[in-house]
Amino acid sequence: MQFGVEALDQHYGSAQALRQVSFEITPGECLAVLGRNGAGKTTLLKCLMGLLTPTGGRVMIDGADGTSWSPNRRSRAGIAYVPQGREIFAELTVGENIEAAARAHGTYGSPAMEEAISNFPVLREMWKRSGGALSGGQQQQLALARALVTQPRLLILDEPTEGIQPNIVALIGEVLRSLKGRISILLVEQYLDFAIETADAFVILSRGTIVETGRAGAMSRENLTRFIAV
Ligand SMILES: Nc1ncnc2c1ncn2[C@@H]1O[C@H](COP(=O)(O)OP(=O)(O)OP(=O)(O)O)[C@@H](O)[C@H]1O
Repeated sequence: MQFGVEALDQHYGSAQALRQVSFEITPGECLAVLGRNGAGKTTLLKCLMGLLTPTGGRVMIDGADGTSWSPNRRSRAGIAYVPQGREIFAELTVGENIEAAARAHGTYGSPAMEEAISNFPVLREMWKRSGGALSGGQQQQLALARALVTQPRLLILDEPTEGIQPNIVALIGEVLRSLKGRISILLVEQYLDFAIETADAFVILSRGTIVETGRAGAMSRENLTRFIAV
């Protein structure tokens, strides 16, 4: 998917949370957005998903101005969002969570649905359990699988490693790397090592402004740490 933002501004009253934020995701790559707490990452994601209308600038989706598109329209255009709170349906089973997403996107029973589930073997084991009974790491895998069964062209992830045990972080990293080339990924992450292993390019936000951008290979860990260390 061709996806980018142009000169995004967002104000909360007189406070400015985003200032002239512009970037593009190279199709099939993973772009990591890094920044300290309060840098504007959540505000940016809300603008990308249509949960907030930016006070200035544009969200460009496949060459169209999607700034005013509803979250639903963005989802239909192929953008899947895995929020930090994961927002799975706690009262539905694992299977029902996944099947509902697949039905809503016309991918139920497709090879794509099977492939998305097979990334996370624990989900088959837990298929009939309610979502609310899963551990945090299992819920994260469910949220990712639920996003992937919709066959997105852009996957937006809000801190997918937060509070997750290392072996599951490693699995999530493997899955994301295997998707590259087929799906564009926007990763908001505070866990620097995971971002370095996963991303092709970085955008660093500080106080609502992009203070650094670069290709993954061209930025040293020290340089990245300088921007995001608390
Ligand atoms: N609803 C709001 N009303 C007023 N100010 C807000 C609101 N939401 C966020 N802000 C402010 O906007 C700035 C950016 O916040 P934002 O939550 O986007 O940052 P963040 O990088 O996601 O931080 P965190 O990692 O802590 O969630 C902060 O200064 C915050 O206090």
